[in-house]
Amino acid sequence: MEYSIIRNLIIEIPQVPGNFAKVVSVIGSEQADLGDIETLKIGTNSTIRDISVQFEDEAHIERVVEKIRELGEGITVHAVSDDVLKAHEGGKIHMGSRKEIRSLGDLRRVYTPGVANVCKAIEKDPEQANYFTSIGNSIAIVTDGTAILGLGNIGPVAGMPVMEGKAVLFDQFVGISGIPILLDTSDPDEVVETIKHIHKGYGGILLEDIGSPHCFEIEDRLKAELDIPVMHDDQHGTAVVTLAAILSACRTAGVDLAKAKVGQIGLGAAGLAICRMLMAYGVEEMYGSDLNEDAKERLTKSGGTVVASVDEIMEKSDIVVATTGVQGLIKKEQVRKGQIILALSNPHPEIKPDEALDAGAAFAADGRLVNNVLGFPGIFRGALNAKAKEISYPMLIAAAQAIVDSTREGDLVPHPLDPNVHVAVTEAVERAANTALEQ
Ligand SMILES: NC(=O)c1ccc[n+]([C@@H]2O[C@H](COP(=O)([O-])OP(=O)(O)OC[C@H]3O[C@@H](n4cnc5c(N)ncnc54)[C@H](O)[C@@H]3O)[C@@H](O)[C@H]2O)c1
Ligand SMILES: O=C(O)C[C@H](O)C(=O)O
Ligand SMILES: [Mg+2]
Repeated sequence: MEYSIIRNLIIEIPQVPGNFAKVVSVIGSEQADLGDIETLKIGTNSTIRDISVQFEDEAHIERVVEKIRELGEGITVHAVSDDVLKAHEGGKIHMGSRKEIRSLGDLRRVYTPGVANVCKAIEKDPEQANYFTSIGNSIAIVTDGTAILGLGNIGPVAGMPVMEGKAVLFDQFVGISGIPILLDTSDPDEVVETIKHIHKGYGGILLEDIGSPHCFEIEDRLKAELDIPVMHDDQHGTAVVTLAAILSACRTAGVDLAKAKVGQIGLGAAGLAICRMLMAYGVEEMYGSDLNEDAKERLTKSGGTVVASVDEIMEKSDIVVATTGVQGLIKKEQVRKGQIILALSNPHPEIKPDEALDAGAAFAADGRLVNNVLGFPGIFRGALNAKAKEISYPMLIAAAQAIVDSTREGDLVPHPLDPNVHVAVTEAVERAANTALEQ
């Protein structure tokens, strides 16, 4: 069952023992997936609950609601609400102030005339901006909307909920202000020029959901031309977390990664970066497949081996990673016993983890679990703390190792809500950056 819709059922249930169990049992027998349950109101004779449920599609919702209504006995479905849409009403972020203005004195300190002295101090010594402005704690989250998750080129405005999501994660996990920047151009010259003209307001640039191949040129040029950290999340954030998950799987399975045969399906932004990182880590047999000839050539140039098809990758590889954006691309019959399979496309994986495990995989995960959320917040926090001018390869490897070290025995990666992992990544990246600065 592929659950793609979350809805909240607002249900009134008369207080008769067993009634609530009947509702839950309908949800279970119809193979919907029960989530959080909140009691909204306890009346004299009945209770109203908000029950979060995951469904396959709209028809599935209707079926379950109908079956609950058929229970009778006063059980009433008052509403089917879409909490995901509700959570987005008004957007998920806003620019807030860190100082309160309660008096004229406050106004004069925070704003004019007091602020003028701070401006002059920064004019005299631009370094002071690190102490007296928010610039050093702000990251521009830049997208052109060309590869939003696996939804394709849906444009930057439609991609804004993802960018706001990244900003929420920056704020809550590592206290960084993430500011979405939506570009209405994908032309590398224009993107680079635009970011160069606005970069002074930020301590770093996170490129997000910018498709391949233009993402490669854009990132390379910005890294060369700007003196603040620049990272394309879908390339390196993903590669870091993928390397970490593979290292943890290898640790548990007793496999030497360098000697393993690794296959990558999809050689776009995420896929090529994963291949490069694995090869830099020591993987000798790195196979890749893509539909696009240029993408395949990029793998060859990077030292990997192109194979003809997904079939061949599945046939040859001990470890398979997929980042194609194509739901259900890997079939159960293609899975080999004992394989490690990371089907990382969002919102839907190339094969569901339970299907892969059923088919004999030793480890399987999707893009919800192995997700760059474990990497990018701590990578930027560490880079900002160290006042690093770039995000280097040793900083990325340090981040991957910190994720591995934060992973419990038998798991592939830590829980994304485990605050320790973001602290561990931050500290490891900061240390790696400081080591580089000292040399
Ligand atoms: N889990 C994570 O943290 C994470 C991070 C980044 C990207 N992703 C997911 O990876 C997917 C790709 O993202 P991207 O930024 O690399 O996009 P992209 O457009 O740069 O790359 C996708 C590549 O897949 C190839 N492809 C498409 N169909 C294929 C097929 N049938 N066989 C082989 N190759 C095929 C395309 O030709 C392209 O080169 C998206 O679904 C995204 O959500 C997940
Ligand atoms: O946004 C995510 O959940 C991960 C990744 O950046 C993606 O594009 O899929
Ligand atoms: Mg992304």
